[in-house]
Amino acid sequence: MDPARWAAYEAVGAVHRDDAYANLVLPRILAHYDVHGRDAAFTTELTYGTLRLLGTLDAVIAHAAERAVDRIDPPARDALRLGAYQLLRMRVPAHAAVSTTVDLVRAVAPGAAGFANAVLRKIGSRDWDGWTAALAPADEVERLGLAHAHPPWVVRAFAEALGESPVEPALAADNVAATVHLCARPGRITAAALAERTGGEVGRYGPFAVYLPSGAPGEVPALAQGLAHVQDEGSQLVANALVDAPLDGPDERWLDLCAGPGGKAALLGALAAVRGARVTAVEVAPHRAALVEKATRGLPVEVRADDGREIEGTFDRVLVDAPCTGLGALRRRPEARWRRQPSDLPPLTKLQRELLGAALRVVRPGGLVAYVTCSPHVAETRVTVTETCRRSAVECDFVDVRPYLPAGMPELGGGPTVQLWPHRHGTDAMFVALLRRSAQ
Ligand SMILES: C[S@@+](CC[C@H](N)C(=O)[O-])C[C@H]1O[C@@H](n2cnc3c(N)ncnc32)[C@H](O)[C@@H]1O
Repeated sequence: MDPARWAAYEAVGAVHRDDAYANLVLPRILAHYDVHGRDAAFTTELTYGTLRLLGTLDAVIAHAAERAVDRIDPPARDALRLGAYQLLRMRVPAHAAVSTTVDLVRAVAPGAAGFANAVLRKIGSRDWDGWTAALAPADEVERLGLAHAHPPWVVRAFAEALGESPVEPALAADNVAATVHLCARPGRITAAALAERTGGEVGRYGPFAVYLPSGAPGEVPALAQGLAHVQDEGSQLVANALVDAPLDGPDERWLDLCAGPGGKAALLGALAAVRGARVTAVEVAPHRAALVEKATRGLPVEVRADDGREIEGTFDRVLVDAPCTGLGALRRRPEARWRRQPSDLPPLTKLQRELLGAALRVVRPGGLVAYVTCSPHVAETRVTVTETCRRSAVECDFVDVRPYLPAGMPELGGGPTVQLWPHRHGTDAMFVALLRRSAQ
């Protein structure tokens, strides 16, 4: 068995068996099997692609096997998923996809090799479009979910957030591997200089953004030197919007209420250093607070491992980058769409409201709060913000975010809040609302 496919099998197995995160286990597995270069790229595409498209691959396998996938032994099932992905989505010749997968099944589930061979041959009789057309449910949301491998509740959530605009491009964009974005820390290095050093490309919109040509961010010396960090361009833009919006009066005490692992705290810290401000970064999970410490070393950032809901003090600018479903970053988290459930929403929206409520309590009169999620689900975005403001004893007004995003950014909607999208902006689907506490 070739190490590249074996590594993909191990990674997919770890995700399903141990609830692991693919982006955390895969680098370790690649190193263990000594897979590098083009082989590593093949393994990464095979692993991430299989995990992203899982629901649809399973529907195809179930049809070809004439049994539900949960009635197939897990080792054979994971091997079949990898084989189906190669047949339907990669430019692997069909005979190679079938024979390598049957070899894999022979190694991990010897009794199932003949069965796997028959199932794979059936799967290979149609391409992706042929299968999704043949299995298309009558319901439109379910049809789109099958064609673009998203659970129907996620399709519905995207459609609601997009309103009149079509949802299909948003779903399709989640199935394209995302470029790695770097943030050139202001005051430390310009985006142009970072692009030159890394062989990357200056970002389309963000003043600090650089796109890496192919992702091996661990090997970029500028990261180890504290000149830059890995961060989606959308995350950079929303943090920068909070800092760019004008403020009357003091502007020295900034708060990041949900700071772990520290991407936005690092950008805020770099901007604070340039502007003579200081950042308090709060994170409830101690191991994530430690990551914030590491990410902000050398910057004017004080890290507190505390519950943001109990924050005390007075701040001029506050960022609430709230815990959320992460439905806006599905292209970067291959397994996430199948793990998340609608039942995750109520506890998250409750926490989001409490955190935003706390931010409104500690921001000074006239000060600014940015509420941010990497989810476009309206229950986590517009509804959280309007309901929290409505119930808060603190008076505040929406500030239109659009002037504080780069000029010329298309499709920002009618304001005052902004929802970014991978298919429109090439960023994660970040939401941002800007609130100003009324002056007393
Ligand atoms: C979306 S992430 C923040 C990402 C971070 N701002 C960045 O850019 O790297 C939300 C964070 O909030 C933290 N969190 C959850 N509940 C919290 C609470 N009650 N107080 C403070 N932090 C909390 C989570 O542990 C998680 O690290």
